[in-house]
Amino acid sequence: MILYIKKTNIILSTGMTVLVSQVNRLRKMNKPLVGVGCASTGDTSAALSAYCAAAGIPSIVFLPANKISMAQLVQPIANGAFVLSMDTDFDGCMKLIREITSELPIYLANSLNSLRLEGQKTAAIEILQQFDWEVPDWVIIPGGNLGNIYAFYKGFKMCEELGLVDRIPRLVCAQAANANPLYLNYKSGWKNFTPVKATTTFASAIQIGDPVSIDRAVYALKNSDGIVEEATEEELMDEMAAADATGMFVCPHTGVALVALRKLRERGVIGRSDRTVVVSTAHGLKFSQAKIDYHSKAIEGMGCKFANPPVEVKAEYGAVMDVLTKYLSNVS
Ligand SMILES: N[C@@H](CCOP(=O)(O)O)C(=O)O
Repeated sequence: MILYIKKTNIILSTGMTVLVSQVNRLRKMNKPLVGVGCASTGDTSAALSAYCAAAGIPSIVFLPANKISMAQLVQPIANGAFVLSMDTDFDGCMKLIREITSELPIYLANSLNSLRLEGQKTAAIEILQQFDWEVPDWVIIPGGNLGNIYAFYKGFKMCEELGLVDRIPRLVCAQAANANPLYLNYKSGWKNFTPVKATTTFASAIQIGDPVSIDRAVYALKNSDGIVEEATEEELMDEMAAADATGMFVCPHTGVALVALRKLRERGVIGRSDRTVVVSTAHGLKFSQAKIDYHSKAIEGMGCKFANPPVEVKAEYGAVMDVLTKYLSNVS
């Protein structure tokens, strides 16, 4: 089997490389598959188009117009995908691609496809390997369409069943408060799931109100003594900025997961010495505009308490000396 592994700066690439490799094999066996398609909030489409381009397979992506960052939009465009930008949200795109792929010989690449999950579960194995097969106490994962939370569970469970480890970590799924159907379901004691209308969030890749992997996610959380947390827009942007200020450069979804970590630590659920892994799902550079808006304090209704705007100063010795002296007197 040929695996098309390339860097796309997205965690779910491990699942897409497995799926595209299988489609490639099926096409070589003359199966009538004209291409691979997905609905996306910007990351899945990037991974799909990259691996399909490498394999010479047409890729078709359905994107919600004006709801993903420019950097996310340009990835499938540059990789030669057939990009349909639609006047709907992700859930609308998802519904449409499911209907279309049931009519046309286009292989559906969203995470309801188990090939994706088989690839994505390897992230759990990597975590264990990097911890020298010592199981972390917690793994916190941002959640939108909810394939990842199940894939991590599957990976950890497989390692337990193989006897590589003797337990699995407790999983935490972190959602944006503006797109929180799983959180609401968890808070209701896992009563009947109700989709929500997801509203705009800086964590745009998880702006999903009707996740396709809801049942699998609930299963994973119930079987890992899991927790669901949520983050408001202000919380997630502040947490992202705070993480960046330590030398990282994280995406807003990682900000959501870090808010969950902070809240669970503050409540004493996650203990001081618990080993906790926070999964970062995409590269922060794909969300530069959100960071620029935050640091310019240009976000309406948001305090942006960690904003670090550039200082405009005349290109003159005296002026530069003044601002620098003032700055240096405030830093230790
Ligand atoms: N966040 C995803 C949404 C699609 O989810 P998937 O789990 O079906 O791949 C994206 O970036 O497109």
